[in-house]
Amino acid sequence: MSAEPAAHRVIPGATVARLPVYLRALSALATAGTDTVSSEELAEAAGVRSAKLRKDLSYLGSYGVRGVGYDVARLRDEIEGELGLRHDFSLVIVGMGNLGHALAAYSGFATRGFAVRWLVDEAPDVVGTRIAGLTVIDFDGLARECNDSMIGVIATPPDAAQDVADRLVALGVRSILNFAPAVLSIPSGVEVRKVDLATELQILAFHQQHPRLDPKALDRDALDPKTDDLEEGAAP
Ligand SMILES: NC(=O)c1ccc[n+]([C@@H]2O[C@H](COP(=O)([O-])OP(=O)(O)OC[C@H]3O[C@@H](n4cnc5c(N)ncnc54)[C@H](O)[C@@H]3O)[C@@H](O)[C@H]2O)c1
Repeated sequence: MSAEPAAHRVIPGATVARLPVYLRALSALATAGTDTVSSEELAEAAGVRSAKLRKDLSYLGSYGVRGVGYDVARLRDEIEGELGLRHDFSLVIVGMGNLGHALAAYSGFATRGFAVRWLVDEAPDVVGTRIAGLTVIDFDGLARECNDSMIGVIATPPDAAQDVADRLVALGVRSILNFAPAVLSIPSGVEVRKVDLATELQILAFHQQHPRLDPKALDRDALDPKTDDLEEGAAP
């Protein structure tokens, strides 16, 4: 049993970042008909060390059963609960260019609990068009629709990103996923995550130039930010 309910414990950011990875591995195991999994097997599937996996899951109060492992369905349920995935989240994508089109058509959001509900653009020739089954609206239209479970996705050129972020925040959006290569200034209480595929490619390029490094370190490092070791009190 856990010493303290999960709701009362602070879960390190690096652990939170790995929970979706565990969730994906557990979903694959469930689809394959696997009922229980050892920490070693789950760690292997998720690309992390088993000690780290056990530590991460201990923050949720999940310790598994010695000699049996973790109940796949139960652990998946616990992680979904911790990530807040039992609620429905609605995505609004702003900027319906090349990237906006691709994101709007991506079915993988819906299967993980995020429904693309609104598509927004400012260009008069784009507003009113149909993309992936939705009609593109402008910010005035969005203001009539928004609700507090909305997550904003910015797919505009970088010089428009701050203005778009400000407008989303003014509408009550508290979570933003930013694809534009721009640093956003946002008020406290608003969470921004940025996605930058070019940075990921640069990291790959670095490792390609340094073939001495263990290739598996690529995955591990991506999931193991340096801060993680500090959070866990490991020696530098
Ligand atoms: N993070 C990544 O890995 C990644 C990958 C590809 C593209 N991007 C970035 O995504 C962004 C979009 O790229 P793209 O190729 O789709 O561009 P694009 O030019 O094809 O589309 C941009 C769209 O944004 C709209 N727009 C501009 N200003 C707006 C505003 N203030 N409000 C609402 N809509 C507005 C435009 O009308 C246009 O439809 C760029 O910033 C690009 O650098 C990031």
